[in-house]
Amino acid sequence: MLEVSGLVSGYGRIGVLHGADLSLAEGSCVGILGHNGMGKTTLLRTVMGLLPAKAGRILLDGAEIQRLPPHARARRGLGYVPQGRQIFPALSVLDNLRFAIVAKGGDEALVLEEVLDEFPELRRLLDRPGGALSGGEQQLLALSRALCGRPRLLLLDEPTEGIQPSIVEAMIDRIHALRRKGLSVLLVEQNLDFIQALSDRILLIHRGRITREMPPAALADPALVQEFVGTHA
Ligand SMILES: Nc1ncnc2c1ncn2[C@@H]1O[C@H](COP(=O)(O)OP(=O)(O)OP(=O)(O)O)[C@@H](O)[C@H]1O
Repeated sequence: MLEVSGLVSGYGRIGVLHGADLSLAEGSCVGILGHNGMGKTTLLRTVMGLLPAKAGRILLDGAEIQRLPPHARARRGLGYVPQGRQIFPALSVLDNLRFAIVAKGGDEALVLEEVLDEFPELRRLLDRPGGALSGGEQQLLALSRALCGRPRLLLLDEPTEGIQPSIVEAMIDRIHALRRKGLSVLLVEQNLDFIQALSDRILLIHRGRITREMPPAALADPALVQEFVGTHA
């Protein structure tokens, strides 16, 4: 479904990705692990088109998308939940969702009902300002906002950041439920339990390149985790 090869990108003259390669099969979840600053967020932003690719190719369903703007990539099936969620804190939950639907050009009432059926707990929060929600609720809003574009492949950047451990399990269940409906996921995450629970394959990123693949079960080996990720399991 997604084929990334030789991807180079960065910020101005600062190079971050130096030829990243990865592939993701339809219906699967690929997790990306790596130390801080190795280029995980940059990789997702470049796949989404928020940062230009200076070299390399991004194929979605066999077609090159690396020159398309983000909205055109969204139309072809990419959705993005950024790190830090980036919801509009002063807008109500309803208006956050409406904004996303209008931006994607969908039938507002229909898409809203679909999304609220998927995340019924947002119904009682519709009038609340986004900024007044808990971290977990904000993450649900960010996820539901991305779903307003009816993506087939979701790019998820550190969804557990700033979320209570008790909510992390619930978040795993939600994403599993979305996957059962056919959603593919490219996941950047520092929470090892989370990435292990969701990923079919785990790729390690080091200095802007994918350097290794490991099966999720390898995260049970503390020595491996310490060596390649720099955190304790
Ligand atoms: N807007 C920016 N301008 C300049 N440099 C940036 C910018 N954003 C990130 N960088 C730099 O690019 C490098 C890669 O950042 P990136 O956010 O992709 O890393 P990451 O692997 O996602 O790490 P983290 O988990 O800390 O977010 C880092 O050295 C970072 O300082």
